[in-house]
Amino acid sequence: MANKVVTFGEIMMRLTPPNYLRIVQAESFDVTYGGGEANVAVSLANYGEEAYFVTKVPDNPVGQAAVNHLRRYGVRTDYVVRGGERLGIYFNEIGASQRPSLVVYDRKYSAISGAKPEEFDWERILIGARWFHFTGITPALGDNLAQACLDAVKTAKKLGVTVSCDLNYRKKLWSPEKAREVMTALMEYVDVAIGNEEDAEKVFGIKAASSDVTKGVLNEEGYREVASQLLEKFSLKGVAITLRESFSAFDNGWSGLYYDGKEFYKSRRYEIHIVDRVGGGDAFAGGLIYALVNGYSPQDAVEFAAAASCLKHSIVGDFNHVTLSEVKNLMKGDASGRVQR
Ligand SMILES: O=C(O)C(=O)C[C@H](O)[C@H](O)CO
Repeated sequence: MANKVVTFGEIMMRLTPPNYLRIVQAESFDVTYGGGEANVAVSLANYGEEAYFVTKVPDNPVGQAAVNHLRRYGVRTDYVVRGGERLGIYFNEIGASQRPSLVVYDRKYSAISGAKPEEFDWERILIGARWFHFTGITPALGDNLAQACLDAVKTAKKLGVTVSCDLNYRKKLWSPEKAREVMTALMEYVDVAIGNEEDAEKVFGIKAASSDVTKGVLNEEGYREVASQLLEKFSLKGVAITLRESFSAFDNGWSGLYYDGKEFYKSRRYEIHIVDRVGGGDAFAGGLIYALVNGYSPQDAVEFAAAASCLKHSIVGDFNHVTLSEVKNLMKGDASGRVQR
């Protein structure tokens, strides 16, 4: 039976110049939609779960288009609130070679960022849910949204719903000091934290003491230290970290680490060619939630999450348009990329 999983955050219209054009050159944009928590909901819907995305969108065709887009991929939108002024937009210029990708946000005064905490009836939303997920992006949208997140996680705890949080630090939305204050209060209610070493350092000042850095990335020991400090600081049940090794635009390593307070579980390492990296962390989070809610062992959970995330890097747009069997096949070792007939 499908598990009810709820995620909460902002969905934006994503405008991407076609064919690697720069924003200043573009005469048209490809339209997709995305947002950290919406991306996770799509992953879970793709794997067959009853995934609900909670947000607020303007009561106009632009808001409806975002909702329709979620529905198209099987995400439940029953608890989406309508009203407010506008849907946030983000421009994503796809980098190539040594030119990095670029994100320009146009999200101020979006409907969700102006939502009042009392617009979300968490008792109704979370009833019967197995899992609630949010990221550090949602409380960064304003004190009202930080309060809504707090209401949600408190209700989740009351109802026995497992809570995960992807730290997802966004420097364009808030300062590290503000992030630390708000996230510290929320972490008290979190069971599973997801992030990377940059998030842990920026938000909580957590870094590996033996910061032995090879080619600009932590070694595995460093990642373990970050995971265990996070787990201990907030008495978490588990911490998952994505390990990215970007040696160059052409040589990228990708893997995951999960720590349950007793043991470290490391996934296999994938060499990835990046088509679109946006949403890679959300694909990891979606995979991890799917695996844990379905009782996978910690090792299999981190393997599933890493395989899901590896596949996302090959897909244009924020959403991870993969099936359960595609993830399972890669997880079992079929990384040939051969044509499937
Ligand atoms: O950056 C944000 O706030 C977004 O939500 C846009 C992307 O969907 C997100 O960065 C992917 O994790």
